Amino acid sequence: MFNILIADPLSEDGIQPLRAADNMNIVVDTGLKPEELMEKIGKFDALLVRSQTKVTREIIEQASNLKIIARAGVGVDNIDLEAATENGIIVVNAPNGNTNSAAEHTMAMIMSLSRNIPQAYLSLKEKKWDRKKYVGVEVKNKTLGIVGLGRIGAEVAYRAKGQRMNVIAYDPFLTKEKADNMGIGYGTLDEVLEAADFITIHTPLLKETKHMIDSDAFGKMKDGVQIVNCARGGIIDEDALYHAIVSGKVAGAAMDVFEEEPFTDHRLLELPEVIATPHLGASTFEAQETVAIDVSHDVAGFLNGEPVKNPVNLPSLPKEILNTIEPYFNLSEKLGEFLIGRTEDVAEEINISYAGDLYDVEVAPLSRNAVKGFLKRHLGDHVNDVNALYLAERKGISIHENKTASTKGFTNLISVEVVMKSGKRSVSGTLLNGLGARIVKVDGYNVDVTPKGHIVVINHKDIPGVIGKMGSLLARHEINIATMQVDRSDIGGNAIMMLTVDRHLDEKELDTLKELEEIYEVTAIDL
Ligand SMILES: NC(=O)c1ccc[n+]([C@@H]2O[C@H](COP(=O)([O-])OP(=O)(O)OC[C@H]3O[C@@H](n4cnc5c(N)ncnc54)[C@H](O)[C@@H]3O)[C@@H](O)[C@H]2O)c1
Ligand SMILES: O=C(O)[C@H](O)COP(=O)(O)O
Repeated sequence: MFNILIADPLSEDGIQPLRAADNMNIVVDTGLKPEELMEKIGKFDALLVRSQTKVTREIIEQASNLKIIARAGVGVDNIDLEAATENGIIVVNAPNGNTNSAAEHTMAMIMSLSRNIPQAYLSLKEKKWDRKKYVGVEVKNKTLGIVGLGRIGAEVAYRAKGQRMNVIAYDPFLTKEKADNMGIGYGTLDEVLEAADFITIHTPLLKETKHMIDSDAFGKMKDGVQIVNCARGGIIDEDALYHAIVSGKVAGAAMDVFEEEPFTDHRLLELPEVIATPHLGASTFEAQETVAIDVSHDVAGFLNGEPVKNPVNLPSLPKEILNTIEPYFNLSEKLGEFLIGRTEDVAEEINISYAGDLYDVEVAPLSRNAVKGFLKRHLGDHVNDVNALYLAERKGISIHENKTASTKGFTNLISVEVVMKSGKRSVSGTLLNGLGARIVKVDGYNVDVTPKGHIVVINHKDIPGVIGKMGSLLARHEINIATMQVDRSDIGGNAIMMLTVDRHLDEKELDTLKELEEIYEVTAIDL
């Protein structure tokens, strides 16, 4: 018998697949305080949650019997995935079940903003018949800027077109072809912010998207812009939003999600321009039933030895395969992470080649790991080595794998190449006997760098003095160079310099390096 804990309110109809299994003992105990959950979790084999319950490391470490955590919804930012993976607990979610509801809620927010519906309703409840104060704007022919064109962003785009809005979107994986097929425009983040009358955010909350909409971003928007966040609190900087509204830059904001939830006592809620709902995007009978069915199937199946449909973290691999390829796992992922740092355009193809010792080894898990490293900068914890290829395909990136026995000097070599419209980038790495992983080639140049820490790649002209100038500039910013590698195509031609430095370089510091006329390109990559 397996013990299942349902810790957040789930649809009763949706959990029927679990109730139908004859070896499940289901306990529904919602609203537990962290210390209560910590005390109880030890006897459970499965934990089902929505976004309220925070499944922290402390809780996971008390969960000695836990095999699976299921999130009945999309965002897994309330679950410590690293702790779950470290403790061998698989995490699953239900990524598709609430897409429609979240898109509909977003449209309701846009329409409520444009016609002041919540404000007018409150006024009428106070027995005021105020028709002048609540004159709105039509959305027809207005431009909707969508930041993040994944499942929900795309559904919002289709609905907004139905309202005859002009739609422009930014997503790192959005190509012109895809935008054309959807009948929408596409641009950089700045272009979208500058063009839009209404902006709606649909990205996950990641290191990269945290406070993506800050005071700088508000500065780029049209005066009188209206903004919606039905994605995750923290993507919009709430203090910056408050000032942008008070200054008159932003005419209205609709928020379903907040940096700290519950969000009941905040100065934003006192502004008449702000309308808000308490994280209701997925709160429909339909969505709740679907997500509960999805996770119930995965939990019942997994506990009975079947593969899961929507894994979020690492699954286990057969021991024989794992033993041979485990040493290469970190290297393959780091090569992917390095490459996305040098991918300045939309990726269309990723080619992964294996040579030498890797010729007759099962390398598919390494390819998935390399693709995971490449995608995770934009897709975050949602991507893992099981779903990496599927997600790449969904983003329109084709993956190719090939093997060769010869290696020209290395006993083993993994090369990852990205093909974009604007050209190609590549990186190769090897495991040096006893010395660990090394990056040994970047875009065909020979280098020797450990794939770890803060790496700066500089493409420059091969003329005397560049190395000295670069050293002085970095010294001026008090940045210590730990290692330096240089290689060139030919004397006086193109050259590459790879530095490892002691700390992260911010955008401003990078810009000062780019000012040197001998420098073509500088990228900073933190591995
Ligand atoms: N309010 C709610 O109740 C509710 C309901 C469902 C989902 N959500 C949230 O909505 C968000 C979107 O969910 P989804 O199912 O569409 O996810 P998704 O993974 O399908 O789409 C997210 C998209 O964001 C893009 N992205 C990543 N980084 C970006 C960046 N820096 N700039 C622009 N785009 C970027 C990704 O490429 C991807 O296409 C998530 O945060 C999810 O948790 C909220
Ligand atoms: O990420 C999600 O799926 C949504 O934010 C829904 O969260 P909820 O299940 O707590 O409503």
